[in-house]
Amino acid sequence: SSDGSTEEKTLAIIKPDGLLGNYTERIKNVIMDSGFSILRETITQLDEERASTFYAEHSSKSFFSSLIKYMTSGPVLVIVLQKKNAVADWRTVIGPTDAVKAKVTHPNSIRAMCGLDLEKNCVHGSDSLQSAQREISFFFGEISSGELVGMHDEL
Ligand SMILES: Nc1ncnc2c1ncn2[C@@H]1O[C@@H]2COP(=O)(O)O[C@H]2[C@H]1O
Repeated sequence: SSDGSTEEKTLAIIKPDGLLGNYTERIKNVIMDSGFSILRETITQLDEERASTFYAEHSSKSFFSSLIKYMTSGPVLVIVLQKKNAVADWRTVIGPTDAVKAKVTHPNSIRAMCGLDLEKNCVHGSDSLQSAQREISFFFGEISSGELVGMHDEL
């Protein structure tokens, strides 16, 4: 866990509905306005195997097959964010999992802006520092601690 005083990295994903709905620019504006640095980004199309590995912790849930179908329905934009307290702060910025509830309780959150429902919630955020490290290596391998390469892969 974090006391908010050290630099952290976290993984953001703009999910297929977010990318297709042209929310990328608006989401990046929120990222910048909230004080995050973008360390890496890449667009990728997940296949069933990679999506299932990424979401392995949900494999026994009733919504798993639907989640995998959703996350493989189109390309996703995967972003490594850095700032102090990045993991918790990014989850605050994106809002609650259920975008329908987010529109009521967190109207300024990203999921309120572009999410549709409990499943199609537009964006991902790592739920802990440990998850962030696993998820970042899943997409990018190891990133050296001092690295800040900017937006070279931008759409
Ligand atoms: N009860 C649910 N029904 C359908 N999809 C869900 C449910 N709970 C979580 N999800 C989806 O599973 C995803 C797990 O990662 P996220 O929290 O980023 O976003 C979640 C939703 O997209």
